Amino acid sequence: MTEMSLELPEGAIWPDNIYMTGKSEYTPQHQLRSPVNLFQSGNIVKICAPMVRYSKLAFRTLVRKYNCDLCYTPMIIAADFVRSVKARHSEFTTNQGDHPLIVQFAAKEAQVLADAACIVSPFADGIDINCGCPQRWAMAEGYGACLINRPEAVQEMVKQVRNQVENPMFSVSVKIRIHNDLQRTVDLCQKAEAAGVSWITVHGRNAEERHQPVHYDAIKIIKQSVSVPVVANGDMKSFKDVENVHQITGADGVMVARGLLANPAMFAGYEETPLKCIQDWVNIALEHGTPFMCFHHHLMYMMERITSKQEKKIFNVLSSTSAVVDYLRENYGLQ
Ligand SMILES: Cc1cc2nc3c(=O)[nH]c(=O)nc-3n(C[C@H](O)[C@H](O)[C@H](O)COP(=O)(O)O)c2cc1C
Repeated sequence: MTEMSLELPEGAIWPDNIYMTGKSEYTPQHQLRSPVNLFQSGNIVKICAPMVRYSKLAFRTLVRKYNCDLCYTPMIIAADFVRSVKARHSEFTTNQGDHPLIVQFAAKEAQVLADAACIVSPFADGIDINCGCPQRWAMAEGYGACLINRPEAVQEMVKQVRNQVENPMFSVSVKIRIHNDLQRTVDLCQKAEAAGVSWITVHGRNAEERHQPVHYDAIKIIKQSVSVPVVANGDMKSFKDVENVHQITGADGVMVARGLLANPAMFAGYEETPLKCIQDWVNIALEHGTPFMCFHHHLMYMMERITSKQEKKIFNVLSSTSAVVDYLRENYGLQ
C-alpha cells in the first residue's frame, strides 16, 4: 500500500478493503515522520494524551496548531477493531495532516494486537498498548493497568507487533502506571525494552491512586533505568509545569490530558485558552462535522477558566451547535 491511500478527503473514514489488506509497505515518507525521530531531536517532545471521547481527529487537529508534537487516538479495544467493520468505522478516523499519530489499543492477546496494528499501520505512525487504565471494567477484562503485573504478556505483545508490521519505523510504545514496589515497574520497563519497545510513557500514579500527587521521583528512577525514551505524564497544567517536570524527571517527553482539554494552546505557552484557539476549535469542529455533544464539551472545558459562574450557567445549558455559535458571536465576537 502506498501513500496514495492517505489522500482521502478531510475526515474520511478508510474503506474496509484498505483495512483488510493487512501488512503495509515501508516507504521513505514513513521515515520522515517517524515519531522515534522526534525523541532524537533533543527537544522535549510534547504529546497529547489518549483520551476516550476527546482525543479525536478534530481535537488533534486543534492541538497540532499549538505546538503539540505527537497525538494519540482515544483507546480502542483491539479485539473489537479486528472483528467488527462497524467498530473500525466508528473508532478510527484520520486524514493527511494527522501525523505523527499513535493509535492506542486495549489488548491482552499478542496476535489480536498485531492484527490491529497491521490494519492501522498504513495510516498511523505507531501503536501504543494501554497498560494504565485503572477502570474496573478494563481490569476485569484483563486490559489496562492489570498488564503491569504481566510483564511477559506485554513483552509478547511488543514482539508480535514488531515482527508483523513490516515498516521498521512504525513505533510500538506502552503507557503504564507504577507499582507500589517501584522495582517491579523498573523490571517491567526493562523487559519491554528488551522486547523492542520504542518508548515508555509513565503516568506516575499506581492503579489505586486518583488525585494523589504524581510520583515524579518514580518517573526519574525509571528514566535512569532504561535506554529507550521515557515520557512523563500526570498533572501538568501549564508550560511551566512541563518545564518543571522535565527538569525533575529528566524525561524525554511530556504527555498531557486534562491540561490540554482546559487549554489546547498550553504547549504554545499560553496561560489560558486564547480566543483565537476557541475560534480555531469552532472552525475545525464545524469543518469536521463534530457532533454537538463533543463540540460543546470541549468548549466547556476550554472556557472553564475564562468564564464567570453566571456565564457558565447560560453557556453550559445551550443545546445546539447554532445556539453555541450565536452565543460566541454575541459575547466574544467570534465568527
Ligand atoms: C477524559 C479522559 C479520557 C482518558 N482516556 C484515556 C485513554 O483512552 N487511554 C489512556 O491510556 N488514558 C486515558 N486517560 C488518562 C490520561 O491519558 C492521563 O494518563 C491522565 O489523565 C493523567 O494525565 P493528566 O494529569 O495530564 O490528565 C484519560 C483521561 C481523561 C481525563
